[in-house]
Amino acid sequence: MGVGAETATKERKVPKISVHNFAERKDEIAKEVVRAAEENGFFILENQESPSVAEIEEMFALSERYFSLPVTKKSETPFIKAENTGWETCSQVRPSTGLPDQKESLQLQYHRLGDRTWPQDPSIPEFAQTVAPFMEKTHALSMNILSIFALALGFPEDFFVKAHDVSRTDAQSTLRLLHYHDITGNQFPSSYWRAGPHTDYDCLTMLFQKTGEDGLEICPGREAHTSFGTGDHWTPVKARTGEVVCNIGDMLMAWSDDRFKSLYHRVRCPGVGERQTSRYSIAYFNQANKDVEIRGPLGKYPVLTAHKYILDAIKRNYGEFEKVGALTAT
Ligand SMILES: O=C(O)CCC(=O)C(=O)O
Ligand SMILES: [Fe+2]
Repeated sequence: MGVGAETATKERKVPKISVHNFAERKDEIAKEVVRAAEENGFFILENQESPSVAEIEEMFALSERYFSLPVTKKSETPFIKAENTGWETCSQVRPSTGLPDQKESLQLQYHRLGDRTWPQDPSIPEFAQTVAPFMEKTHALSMNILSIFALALGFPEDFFVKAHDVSRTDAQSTLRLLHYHDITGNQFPSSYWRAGPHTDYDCLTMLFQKTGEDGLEICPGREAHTSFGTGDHWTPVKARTGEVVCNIGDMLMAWSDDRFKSLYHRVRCPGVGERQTSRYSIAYFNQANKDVEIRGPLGKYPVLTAHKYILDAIKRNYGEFEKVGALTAT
């Protein structure tokens, strides 16, 4: 059975870690973060100084204005798969379901700031000047957490900072603005998801959600980055503005010789009678620069560049699901 068919949910704790006074409390925070990465795969940061709750709210307001632009405007920066940039709608087909996510999204990369992949609509003149500092702040917070992982794995503290240089032209880290469409009155078959079950391919994802706009669920129980989450218990992660939901991606799971867990997660399609209006979220995917070599301290997996790793992860996921027949969704 593919992961898309699983529906059971069970409350399981997602650790909440306060990062207030990060510099002074670093050792204490590091213990909690490492334990969460080993045991949970997902954890929530709270009380971060930056990005602040007000800055996150400002980003959501901007995102809402962006997605309310006419399709003709949004199409001016179309999704370019090879570059992972631009706007798409209902086009991301998940291997777990074979069906498109019920969402639209815009992918932005810092080193391309101001080029044709960034929207430049005169009705939102402040778009880039609001998004760029938000990316910088989220990147800085990500580097604090990745520095903890570097030390835990026996690497120099700035190891992952150097590996994620977003100013370089081969940078792969991406900010994704997400809008799950208003589906009021529509009942989708149970095989449809706002985001189908998947793992992230990156090192670390930082996700911002809005209070009241729930739907994210996670599936604990993945043992190796090459195996598939077929556990039957999904845990809802409540949406709260200001918190930062973190999850380990496949790249860091491989880089840590499977010590840190990359979990399956999904976003439910609410049914009639539930809150079916729009849902907004913002995700920042930390992906190492293309030429960086992923070499775990124990050497469990063959050495790959971050570029090849992403390409292989996509191929592996599709191949595995084709074998188990999960592409023929019910
Ligand atoms: O919108 C969410 O809550 C999750 C999005 C997600 O998992 C993704 O874009 O990879
Ligand atoms: Fe994801």
